[in-house]
Amino acid sequence: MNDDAVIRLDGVWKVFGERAEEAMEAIQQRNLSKAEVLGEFGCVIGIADCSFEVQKGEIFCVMGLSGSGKSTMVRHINRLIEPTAGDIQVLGRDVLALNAEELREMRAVNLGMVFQHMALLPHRTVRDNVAFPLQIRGESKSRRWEVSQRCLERVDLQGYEDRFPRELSGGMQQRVGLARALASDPDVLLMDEPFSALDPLIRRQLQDQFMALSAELGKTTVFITHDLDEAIRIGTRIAIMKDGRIVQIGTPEEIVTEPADDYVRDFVEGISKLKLVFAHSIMVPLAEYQAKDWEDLAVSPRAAHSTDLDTLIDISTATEQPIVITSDDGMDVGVIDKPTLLKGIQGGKA
Ligand SMILES: Nc1ncnc2c1ncn2[C@@H]1O[C@H](COP(=O)(O)OP(=O)(O)OP(=O)(O)O)[C@@H](O)[C@H]1O
Repeated sequence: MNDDAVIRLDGVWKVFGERAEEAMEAIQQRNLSKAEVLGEFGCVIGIADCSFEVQKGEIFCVMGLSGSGKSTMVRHINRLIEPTAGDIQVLGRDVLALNAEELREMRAVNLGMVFQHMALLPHRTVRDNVAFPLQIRGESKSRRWEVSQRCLERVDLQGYEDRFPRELSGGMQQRVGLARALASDPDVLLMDEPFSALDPLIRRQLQDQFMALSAELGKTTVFITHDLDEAIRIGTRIAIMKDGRIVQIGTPEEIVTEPADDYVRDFVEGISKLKLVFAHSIMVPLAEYQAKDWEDLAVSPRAAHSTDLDTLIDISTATEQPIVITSDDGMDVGVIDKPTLLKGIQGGKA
């Protein structure tokens, strides 16, 4: 396992139904499809052979259509669901080997959950809702107040401490939920469609706020969404699921520029690439560029990994010269001329 991996799933399967073990054996021997497993055993495949690692500090988005297995997969991480087969590690510990007490402790100390509808406690104030995990842990009142104050400030809800959940908008309630998840300072946040019920503007604000918070606190997050725009906006990497299987894992740029199959391609089709695709993925490598005189490449060089299509278009409209692309350490590594840029905008590799 990579040293920085906080979560690791290895060949995890979940088969729902009374004959799950039997069905699992048959799947392993005969490679049955989802429909065959349903027909033959009356069992539903929730997730199939899922493997991935999430590194420290990543926002790992899990994206797919309804019923593709997103929630089932994430609920394995805190063992709300027991796998039918496979291994699961969190912070280097074998989650499936934990006894009830150890599991309770891991959920309380290491893992925080945020859901679509946070089910705040209606008769408790915002402050007491946020402090609830600490109360369960037996922390003193002054400590609870101090922590809940800090967490409410982090989600911009200072001043609302003494309100009740019903007095807050949906977006504010979700922020209280996030503050509650942060109160126990978990290593990992598991977020299941936390912003999906909110209107687009509020949703965007919460995404921005969450990204800033995540960068500041360095939390490792698994974030479920059925919205590729959201996954691309906030994800360090994205896992795309279909029929219980992971069909592709990649950075937003990789998903958009190199969709693994037609399913992913369909999702990606409507996504604007201008802020997602960077110079390195469309440039012609220097060695292959049928260069005229290097002196002609007069435009000031641009960095391969931080110059997006949008910026390249701006530069290119102001000059006829090709653009020199440099590596992180300032070496010239490639060239983008107008035909290359047009190809990049259309989605073709140079
Ligand atoms: N407790 C259960 N018993 C039987 N089948 C289940 C159970 N939970 C989930 N499933 C099935 O497992 C598959 C994956 O469901 P899951 O809820 O994980 O999908 P999802 O991608 O999270 O969907 P949504 O976006 O609608 O929440 C579906 O076919 C679902 O019907």
